[in-house]
Amino acid sequence: MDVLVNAAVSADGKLSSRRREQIAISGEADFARVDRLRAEVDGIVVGVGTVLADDPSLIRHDEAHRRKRRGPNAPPPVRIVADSRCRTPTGADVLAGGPTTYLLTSEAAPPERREALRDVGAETVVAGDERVDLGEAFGRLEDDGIERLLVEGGGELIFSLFEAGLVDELTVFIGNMIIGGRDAPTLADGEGFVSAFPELELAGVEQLDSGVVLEWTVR
Ligand SMILES: NC(=O)C1=CN([C@@H]2O[C@H](COP(=O)(O)OP(=O)(O)OC[C@H]3O[C@@H](n4cnc5c(N)ncnc54)[C@H](O)[C@@H]3O)[C@@H](O)[C@H]2O)C=CC1
Ligand SMILES: Nc1nc(O)c(N)c(N[C@@H]2O[C@H](COP(=O)(O)O)[C@@H](O)[C@H]2O)n1
Repeated sequence: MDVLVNAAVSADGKLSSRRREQIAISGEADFARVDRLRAEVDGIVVGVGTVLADDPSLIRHDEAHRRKRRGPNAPPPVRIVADSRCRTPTGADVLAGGPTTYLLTSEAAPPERREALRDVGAETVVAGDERVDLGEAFGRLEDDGIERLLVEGGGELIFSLFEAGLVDELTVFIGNMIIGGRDAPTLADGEGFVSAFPELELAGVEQLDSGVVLEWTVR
């Protein structure tokens, strides 16, 4: 499995404000770059915190780029939500129309919620007791031919992926604003590392919109 994490942060490293409302940190050129990234993967992943905050549809991508890079018959990327307790609303945009939506969940999810989400078309993958065991869940996606993932956030999920050693590449757009706030989500939240910090190697720097894109590989 190949895992690329992409996110947009403010100059002070925040993903959004303390109100957890979606903020347009990046501009048109960066959204177009993300659409190309989406076109190059088999699946787009977010945590349920992002679904509850932003209600993304995860459908938009650069179709022409997908055909060019992956061939005329390549399917669009599937949508994947890490949601330990099946908190995704049945009316969420990520479940509406379009490609398959996988819900990665855990044994802790109430069975009736799991059922309700299955009833509206979600493919549920149960892995882990309290939280989603991301390694196991990704292994099950691989069994379905999903081999390259783009993770778009949020901070809790991104931290867990680094903690589990599952990230191969990290791309960050750093925008020209300060959001501030000790409770505002950052690129990697969770408990944080106190030692054995994951190390990155700089693979690219590009000025874009009113900010900069940094590309890193994980050592
Ligand atoms: N600027 C950007 O590029 C983006 C910003 N965001 C922002 O991020 C915020 C949401 O981020 P978070 O609250 O951190 O939520 P999140 O999107 O990281 O979801 C966290 C949830 O995922 C579930 N989960 C399941 N298994 C997990 C595991 N093993 N480890 C961690 N989580 C697991 C849990 O239910 C947990 O509460 C919103 O404010 C949203 O606007 C989100 C995506 C992109
Ligand atoms: N790349 C990027 N730049 C920003 O400034 C953002 N606020 C976000 N947010 C994420 O974009 C996704 C929206 O998905 P859809 O367009 O609804 O498919 C979602 O993951 C947001 O959290 N991203």
